[in-house]
Amino acid sequence: MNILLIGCGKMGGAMLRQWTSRGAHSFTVADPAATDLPDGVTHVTRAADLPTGAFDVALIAIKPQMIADVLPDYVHAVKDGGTFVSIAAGASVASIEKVVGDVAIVRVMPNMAALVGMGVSGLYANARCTPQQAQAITDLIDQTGTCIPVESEDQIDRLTAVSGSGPGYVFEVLRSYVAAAEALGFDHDTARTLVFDTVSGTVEAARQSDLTLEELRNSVTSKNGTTQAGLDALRRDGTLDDLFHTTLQAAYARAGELK
Ligand SMILES: NC(=O)C1=CN([C@@H]2O[C@H](COP(=O)(O)OP(=O)(O)OC[C@H]3O[C@@H](n4cnc5c(N)ncnc54)[C@H](O)[C@@H]3O)[C@@H](O)[C@H]2O)C=CC1
Ligand SMILES: O=C(O)[C@@H]1CCC=N1
Repeated sequence: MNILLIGCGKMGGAMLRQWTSRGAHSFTVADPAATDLPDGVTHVTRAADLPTGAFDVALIAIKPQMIADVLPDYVHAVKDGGTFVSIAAGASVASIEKVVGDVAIVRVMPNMAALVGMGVSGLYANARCTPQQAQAITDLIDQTGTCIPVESEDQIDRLTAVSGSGPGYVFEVLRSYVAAAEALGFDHDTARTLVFDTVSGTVEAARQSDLTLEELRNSVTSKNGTTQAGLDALRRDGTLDDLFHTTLQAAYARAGELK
């Protein structure tokens, strides 16, 4: 497919890197400021420099607040019967239809782990998408990690709060965990190794186990041992559950505001 990226910053760039490493499609980036694009990618800085009716797919990877102003400049470049794919948080199919018309639109919510081919994305295809169009975009997103189809836009907004914004929460938790390890006397590099390997090893153990997370947690917690002492401090009668609940609800609410 001939694919146009409208905007290629942190998220579009991460996805593009996975796609170009596989070499299955042709890519053009339209972005006034993109740098360090992979070899073989065509770059234009102005929509006016794009050919008319040339692209099978346009990936909308600009900020959601820019769509109404910027997207109209790019519509001419997409073939009749082409697919618009938006990764913009919150931006609804209706808001995109206002610009591009009643055509095939797919909302995808990726996350930054796509940078290393380990992203997880939600995908919602509107009723104008043929099964072939939806499958072609699913295959593309699969190349960046895991793709989870959902049945409604609301599910995309909920998934945004869990996994789209998730790397931000995880980076913050890791930062805090590493800082606490340093406070116990480890140098920064050692603290990073201890925390990163603990987290990635624990995730892999959980993935490979048939036990629930609660059972796994209990299996490493000796009565009156060190883990129990730490967990009592971490959980503080539900504070941690409240914190995650509030965090995800806040992100979901913000997705609704960006419609
Ligand atoms: N960063 C993340 O972790 C995630 C971001 N998203 C979504 O991806 C989209 C992009 O986010 P980021 O990559 O983080 O932002 P970014 O700021 O890194 O990239 C946006 C790009 O748009 C370009 N741009 C500005 N005006 C333009 C124009 N007129 N024509 C073409 N390009 C233009 C900018 O030069 C920039 O490279 C947003 O809608 C966001 O909601 C979705 C999931 C995760
Ligand atoms: O913070 C944001 O709005 C973007 C969308 C999901 C993750 N990052």
